[in-house]
Amino acid sequence: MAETTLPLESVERAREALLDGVAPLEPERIACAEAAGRVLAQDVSAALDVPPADNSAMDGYALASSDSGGVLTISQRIAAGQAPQPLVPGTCARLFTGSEIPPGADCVAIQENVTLEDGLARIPPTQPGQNVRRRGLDVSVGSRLLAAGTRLGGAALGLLAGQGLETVAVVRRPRVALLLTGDEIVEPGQPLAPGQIYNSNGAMLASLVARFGGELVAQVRVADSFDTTRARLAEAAALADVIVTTGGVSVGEEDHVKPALEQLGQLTLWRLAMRPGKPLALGTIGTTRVVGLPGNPVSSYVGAWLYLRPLLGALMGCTDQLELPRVPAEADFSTRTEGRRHYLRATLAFEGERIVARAYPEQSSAVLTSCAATNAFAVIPPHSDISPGDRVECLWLEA
Ligand SMILES: Nc1nc2c(c(=O)[nH]1)N[C@H]1C(S)=C(S)[C@@H](COP(=O)(O)OP(=O)(O)OC[C@H]3O[C@@H](n4cnc5c(N)ncnc54)[C@H](O)[C@@H]3O)O[C@H]1N2
Ligand code: MOO
Repeated sequence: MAETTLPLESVERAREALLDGVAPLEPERIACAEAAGRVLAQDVSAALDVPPADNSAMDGYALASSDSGGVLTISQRIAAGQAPQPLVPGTCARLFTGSEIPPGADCVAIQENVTLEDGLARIPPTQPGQNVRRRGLDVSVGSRLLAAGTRLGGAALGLLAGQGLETVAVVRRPRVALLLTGDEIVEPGQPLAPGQIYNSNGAMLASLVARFGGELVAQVRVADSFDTTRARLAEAAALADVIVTTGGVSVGEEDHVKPALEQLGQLTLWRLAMRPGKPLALGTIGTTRVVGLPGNPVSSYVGAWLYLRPLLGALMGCTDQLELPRVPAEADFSTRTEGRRHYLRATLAFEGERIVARAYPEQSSAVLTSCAATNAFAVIPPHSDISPGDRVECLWLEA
């Protein structure tokens, strides 16, 4: 049987093979100021209560609730940042949002409800705990502040700073080498001769590697020759955790990635039941994982989201990055599929109660515009006949 008539592998089986045996890389300690987007290597436990003491949620007057409903002397003024004195019994304290509650007080009356009469404060009835933010309301000592595998966003970095931490243990970023095959490919800035096209996959994939948490350690163009392809793959395997190639994985005699990979390491899987991206190849060279993306820009883009994203996630122990969010939506299009699952480029429009998937009108795998203009893949199973109004499952790309 010719290679190309072998049955196609499922996307699920390919992902399983790709992630099999992948463990998180080693940790490194870095400055929190440099840690945006990085993945926590270990759980972080809280060593401090936040807030560290009861404080006021409002500008107003602190008092013992049992003294409310009367006229009280103002015995101290507590600005935020000042340590309070114990409250003189039967009096109140002027204070502000964030000021510590003085010992002896258990509530705050907001200033709009307090009238000042000859330097005294008339305070309305106020309940115990009213307008008080309790010590440890946000974070309590000993609790798990953040879990290993968390990708550090603004709020998480704020929590670390709230503990007074300046450094954090994160997983090393996976090193990614990008190999772009094709004699026709020219770098932007160079003149374009007949028969040539600019290298759009390089810029696109470099950006996705960074977005998915990887560190781009090489970006190399590879001529269409078996020996060159093998040599560049061997060099890349020596320095990278992951090699991403584009082009040269189909069946033409200028397609050298697959045979070179077979000679240097192992081809785990080739040819998937998906569109675009059928000729995608997965393999290993030693401990380096190889994702062989097809050259068509859309096939590369879809392949990067479906395979490179979870692979880099697994290498960082970031479980959120293993799956894309699935959103059921109403199709605004008709389509038919045959034997391959189709990943249609679509825009999810949130319209009141409805979520509508608008398919980009041109779905050729050479039309990168379809990716730039959309924010989702509508996943159409094989042998389907979809009409407008049908429910389709979409993978959302804005997570
Ligand atoms: N006889 C067959 N031909 C093809 C088959 C097949 O099954 N039988 N599969 C088709 C499918 S599906 C795809 S996808 C492509 C994939 O081919 P390759 O991965 O070998 O990619 P290339 O042939 O090298 O390039 C395809 C296309 O993409 C352009 N390209 C490549 N690299 C870049 C880049 N860095 N920037 C922009 N554009 C790039 C290249 O010029 C080609 O037009 O094979 C089909 N053929
Ligand atoms: O499977 Mo290819 O990626 O459709 O053009």
